[in-house]
Amino acid sequence: MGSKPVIDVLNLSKRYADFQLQINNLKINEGSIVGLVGENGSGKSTFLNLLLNQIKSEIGNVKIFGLDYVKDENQIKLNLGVILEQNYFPNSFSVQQIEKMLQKIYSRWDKKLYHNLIDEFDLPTNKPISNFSRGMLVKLNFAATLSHHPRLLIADEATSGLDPIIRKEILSLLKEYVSDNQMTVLLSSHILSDLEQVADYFVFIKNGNILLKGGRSELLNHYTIKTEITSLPLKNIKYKLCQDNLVQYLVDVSQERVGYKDYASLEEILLFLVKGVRMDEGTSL
Ligand SMILES: Nc1ncnc2c1ncn2[C@@H]1O[C@H](COP(=O)(O)OP(=O)(O)OP(=O)(O)O)[C@@H](O)[C@H]1O
Repeated sequence: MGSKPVIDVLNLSKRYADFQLQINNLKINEGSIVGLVGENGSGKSTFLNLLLNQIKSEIGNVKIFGLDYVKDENQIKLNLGVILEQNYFPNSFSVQQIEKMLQKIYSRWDKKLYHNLIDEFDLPTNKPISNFSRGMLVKLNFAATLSHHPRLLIADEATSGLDPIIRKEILSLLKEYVSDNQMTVLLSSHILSDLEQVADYFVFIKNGNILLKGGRSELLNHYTIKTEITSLPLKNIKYKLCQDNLVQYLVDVSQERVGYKDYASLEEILLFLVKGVRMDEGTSL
């Protein structure tokens, strides 16, 4: 593990007419896969764009690899891999021409890895990528990005619109790559089951603020959902959700000595966070 966090955010604030992002403190250490979770409009892309220096904050401080964009933008960018929803290579280029372009930019370009990934993904090497399907383009983006060995990979909705088989293929490759290399990944996705499959750490955003963050075992083996809570200590009842004439509670069962059978999934936790009411915010049972 490196001594400095790969991402270090302090008092970051960005204001739009109807929206404010405020991230007070977030540190992400080397070698982890972090899932960024939040409903539409919660601020995920705004946050990622601030991390990528695509937009500027009013106040606050972002350090990537302990470096500052003002002084060390080039060094940060050479060690950063970015995968967004759209394709950013010229449409007329082939897999081979893309390699020629990227190997001039990145000193750590790994020809062998690129060709292995292209083979593994079964992509044609001579055809212009304008002929590629969405799934093929995403695979190409992953192959091209991993092959310059970024220390940090930021992916914003990179696998959205893909079928489950391709998503699984890409995510297992990513997990394997991260465990073999010292890379950190920040992944935003609406498909929470995907994040549940790969992420070691989760950050939940709501209305521009971090509502909850925590490691996999902390979150996924922590809560259960109950409808009957009269016998439970009040401090363990975290959220209340009223939906379809049903009242449910998200209950912290992490202190129970025996393992639980029905832990809440990431998707269920998110539903309580987004649509439910926090029990220490003054709601009554
Ligand atoms: N350039 C902009 N000008 C004004 N408002 C903006 C701008 N970009 C984003 N916003 C607003 O900021 C809020 C957060 O948007 P953002 O795209 O970060 O959310 P998100 O969590 O990535 O959403 P989604 O999951 O739908 O992609 C929204 O209310 C959006 O309208």
